[in-house]
This record gives sequence, structure tokens and C-alpha cells, in this order.
Amino acid sequence: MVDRTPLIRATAMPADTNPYGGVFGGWLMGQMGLACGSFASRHSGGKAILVAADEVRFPGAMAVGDELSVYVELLRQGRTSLRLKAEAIGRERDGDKETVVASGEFTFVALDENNRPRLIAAEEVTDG
Ligand SMILES: CC(=O)SCCNC(=O)CCNC(=O)[C@H](O)C(C)(C)COP(=O)(O)OP(=O)(O)OC[C@H]1O[C@@H](n2cnc3c(N)ncnc32)[C@H](O)[C@@H]1OP(=O)(O)O
Repeated sequence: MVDRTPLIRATAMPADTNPYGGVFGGWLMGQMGLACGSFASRHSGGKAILVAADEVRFPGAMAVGDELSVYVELLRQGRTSLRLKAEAIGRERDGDKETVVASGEFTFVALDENNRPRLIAAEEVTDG
């Protein structure tokens, strides 16, 4: 796999399963949301909240005990918003085999102390 740093890593636990015993898609969406939220707050230097989730896909499956890594990249920076791409990759618990299990595009809006959209500084465009 490409050498890059994940925003978060988490191990899928029994409570994270769907009624069929596989890992729940909602848990995967939540992990992608957490990773993108972390990126958005750090990049914008303050509060940033989710306004849209698009292009969500679940191309593969993972099992309880497998380790999830979520990678985030900045697709577009607007005046007050950030569109982020998340890729979630599962690694089998007892080995190195990796599978892309989910991906999606998440839009966050930076907010000020009155919870109104806040301008994101231009010099932060090049930050990761
Ligand atoms: C319901 C939940 O709990 S979900 C999780 C937590 N999220 C929330 O609570 C969000 C609730 N939403 C809100 O409070 C409002 O939508 C706000 C304050 C974030 C934005 O208010 P708006 O009146 O839409 O603000 P405004 O029209 O100025 O848009 C702000 C930016 O968000 C972008 N935006 C707003 N809605 C969307 C959307 N659905 N998709 C993509 N971008 C969007 C706009 O394009 C704009 O971007 P830009 O400044 O970079 O050009």
C-alpha cells in the first residue's frame, strides 16, 4: 500500500457489527467522519462541523478484530468550507493483507463563536 499516515486507527470490536456479524457500515461512516473532523478542525484552526457526506462507497468487507486505518486528503478549500476525501482500509488482524472497505467525500464548515460560517485563512491552503 502507499506509504502515508492515517488520521486515525481503530480495531473493529463485536459491538461494531451489523445483524449479520460483519462490520457495520454506520461504524465505518462514523470512523471516516471522526477522521475528517479531526483534519477539518486542525486545518481550519477551530470548530468545524459536518454539513454533507457524498459519494460514500463500501467496496470491501472487514471482520471483527481487523484494524481500520482512515486516510484523509483535502479535495477543495472554499471560503468557509473544506471538502475532504476519506479512504478507510482494513488490515486483517493476524497479517498484512489490506482491503479498501469504505470511502467518501465529507464537507465541513468552519464556525465562529456564534456558530456562523468562519473564513478559513488562505495561508492554510497548503497545510495537510
Ligand atoms: C444534524 C447534525 O448534527 S449533523 C452533524 C453536525 N452538523 C451540524 O450540526 C450542521 C448543521 N448545519 C448548520 O448549522 C448550517 O448548515 C451551517 C451553519 C453549517 C451552514 O449554514 P449555511 O447557512 O448553509 O451557510 P452558508 O450558506 O454560508 O454556507 C457555508 C459554506 O458551507 C457550504 N455548504 C453548506 N451546505 C452545504 C452542502 N450541503 N454541501 C456542500 N457544501 C455546503 C457552502 O457552499 C459554503 O461554503 P464556502 O463558504 O466555502 O463557499
